[in-house]
Amino acid sequence: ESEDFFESCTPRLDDTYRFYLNKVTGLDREYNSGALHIRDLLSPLFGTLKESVQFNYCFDIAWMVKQFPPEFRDRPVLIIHGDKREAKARLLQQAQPFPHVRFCQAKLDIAFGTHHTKMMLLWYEEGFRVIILTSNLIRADWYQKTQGMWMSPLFPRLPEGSRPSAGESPTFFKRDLLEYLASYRAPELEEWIQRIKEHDLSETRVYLVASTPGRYVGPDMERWGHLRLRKLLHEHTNPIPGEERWPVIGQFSSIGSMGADKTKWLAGEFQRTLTTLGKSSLHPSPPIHLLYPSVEDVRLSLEGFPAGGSLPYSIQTAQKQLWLHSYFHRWKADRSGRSHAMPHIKTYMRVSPDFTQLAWFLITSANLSKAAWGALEKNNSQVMVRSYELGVLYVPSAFDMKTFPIDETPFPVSSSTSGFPVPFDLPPTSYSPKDQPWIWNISYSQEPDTHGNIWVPS
Ligand SMILES: CNc1ccc(C(=O)O)c(C(=O)O)c1
Repeated sequence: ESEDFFESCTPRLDDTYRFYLNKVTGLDREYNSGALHIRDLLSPLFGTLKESVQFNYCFDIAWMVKQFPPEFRDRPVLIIHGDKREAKARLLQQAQPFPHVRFCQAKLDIAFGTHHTKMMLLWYEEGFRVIILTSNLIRADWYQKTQGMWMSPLFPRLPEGSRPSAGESPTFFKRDLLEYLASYRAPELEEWIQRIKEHDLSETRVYLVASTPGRYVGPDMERWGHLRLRKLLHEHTNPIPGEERWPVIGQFSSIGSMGADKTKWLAGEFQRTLTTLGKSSLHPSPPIHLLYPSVEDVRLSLEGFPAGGSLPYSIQTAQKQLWLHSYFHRWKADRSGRSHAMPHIKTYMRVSPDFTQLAWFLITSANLSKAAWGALEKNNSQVMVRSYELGVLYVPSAFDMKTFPIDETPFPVSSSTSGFPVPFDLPPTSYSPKDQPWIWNISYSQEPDTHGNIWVPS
């Protein structure tokens, strides 16, 4: 079947972790071997497409349609978005020439929330596939940025008459995906919930980490956002001797308002989540390294200053939290040939002091923001989440390992290694005293970027 065909003709994809980077235009070919372009994802090599759903934030519908192979270009596509009012009208107008493209507006009833989730549901003749990724459906997100994805195995149809709970994975991925889809309370997703129930997702080895807008109390507090991540780390990882020396790394492409000092959220509830390992009641304060591009990183990038259009950290937010910038490290990714491909990927992980092992790894749409991860309220009796987010968590126990070895040379991909392909260089490189975090709404006119231009936002 197509899974074998896929394996036989393109053995170069690692199918241990199923974690892939997007191809980047203009790199030495070895750095794109094992990387995927959107046209690869939609290729007949991965299945004979019947219908698909595209969950995302930013869409270029005409460009998206062209990414499907001609034989699948008229297959129904359902777009899940968060646009309202004029933005919604503009989005629907884009699809005017494409009657096979339908829309579903996700509810965003809490202010400042966004539909950030990026996911493809692909229904084939041969079965079903899920892709959870960090790229918008616009050309610029698939061109010269560092982006990532988790691609599921091909999920075969269950035999007729199977129990709905059949096809569950050891990580309860089927239940959790269905619960996430149900949280939209969207009639357009009902038939997709039913279709997924009819498929066997048992080969899935990652945990789903989702956010859906709302105010949650009691047991619901641990269903979404960072308290979901804390629960998964509590239940599915183990304490490590000397864990207080195991750094946490957070890497992202945007930053929300964190409050006037670190105790307000970052070093309080969020750090408590990121440093959870098993059921140990210790609450160490390991090093926290935050990776976010400096102005120089952006200026010298493949795109130049325009890369900063996708790094929307505002001066209004930054000036309220100068304390945060002491945690910052540069974007450096020589190991994947992507030091000059600015990150739109978001990853979080716990690494060994010598940076050779991982205790866990998360790829997600969630940036460093309370809106994405949730924030405790009402004396910690309630958590409020503003946005839709989606990611997958890798824990060693789901791969019969104690820790993940880190593959220091992930490219060119070699199917032999069992190392986890961390896309950027370790150890992280601290900002120099002169480095400043990229801020998108101030001017940079002292030195030109790689295209000879300066940046003067309107
Ligand atoms: C306010 N809207 C967004 C802010 C940040 C991002 C990001 O991912 O960095 C995105 C997106 O690209 O979905 C949207």
